Amino acid sequence: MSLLSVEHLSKFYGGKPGLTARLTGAPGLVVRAVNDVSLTVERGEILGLIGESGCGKSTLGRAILRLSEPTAGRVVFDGQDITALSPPALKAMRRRMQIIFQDPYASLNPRRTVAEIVGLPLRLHGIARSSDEIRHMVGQICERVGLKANQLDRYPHQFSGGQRQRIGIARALVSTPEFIVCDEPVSALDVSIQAQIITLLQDLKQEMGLTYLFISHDISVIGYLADRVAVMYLGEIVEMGQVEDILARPRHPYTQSLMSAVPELEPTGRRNRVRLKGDLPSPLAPPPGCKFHTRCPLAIDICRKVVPVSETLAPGHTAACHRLHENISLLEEPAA
Ligand SMILES: Nc1ncnc2c1ncn2[C@@H]1O[C@H](COP(=O)(O)OP(=O)(O)OP(=O)(O)O)[C@@H](O)[C@H]1O
Repeated sequence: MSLLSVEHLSKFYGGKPGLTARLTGAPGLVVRAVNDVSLTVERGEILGLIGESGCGKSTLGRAILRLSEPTAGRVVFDGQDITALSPPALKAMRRRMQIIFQDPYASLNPRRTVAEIVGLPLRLHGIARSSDEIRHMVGQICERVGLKANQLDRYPHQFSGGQRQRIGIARALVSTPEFIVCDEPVSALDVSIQAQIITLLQDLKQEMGLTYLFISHDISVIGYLADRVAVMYLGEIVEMGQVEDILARPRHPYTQSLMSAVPELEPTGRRNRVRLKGDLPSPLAPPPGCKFHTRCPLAIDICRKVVPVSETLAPGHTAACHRLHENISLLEEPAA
């Protein structure tokens, strides 16, 4: 049984008519941030979730944890449907499912010390009650993530970006969770610090037997870290598979365009840079048919009208594109 199973999950924002809409009777605008996403995460693996900014990655991560309520679908964690849990049961489940945010500056309460920030989950979940016990546990996890004992009474603004992310990691791990949504945890950091934090997350995963949904817009980070990859475009998963398969032979033209931006380890001089037309369309008015057709170099008539279904290409490798079976590689041939 998968540790996490996401079934037909959707998260729409809005939909409540504003004043003009109420007067005219027009329906409210709906942002389809996540639309009918299904995926699984196996115990002990890292599933990478990749896609450009605004495609719905954070919304999906937050909806999985019920930090924002899904509009439709189910999330089953260790056999329990967490979308159906009562508030007390959900609170208990939160001990087992945590999140590390992209922006350590914004996600830490500036008025609390490190000891208070990291100790809060212990109090909330009743894991430790006495101040001494909490202090001891906070000290242990902080030391493990690379913070010093004499830093525990300092405030977030007294730390560098990388150290603040270590505080965020300590806060997520202090309740000994099993599953972590890592929401672009290194994107806001200097490149020199990114590698340290990635190594720390890898080591902690091994030591604590963790499972990650690792969100990133950087395919090199995902390629390095993940076991499997899910590629997201405008609220939907367009391709999913083992990282080796996706890197060696990306099948969806969107995945190929992401891959084309990554430098080759052994440059052949034959690789095409795929430049997409235009920007990501608004999830307020997604295009009909295949949502990628407005930017796809391979789009033909059917793509503008018919939604492609996800097909299995090899065990565990799926993609949704009308032209999959033509085996066209934008990376090797001149883009049309
Ligand atoms: N609270 C909200 N209300 C309305 N729309 C929202 C809300 N939160 C996100 N959105 C919209 O949902 C879409 C997906 O946003 P989301 O932040 O999940 O994307 P992302 O892929 O995580 O991007 P980024 O990497 O920039 O965070 C965007 O169009 C965004 O504007």
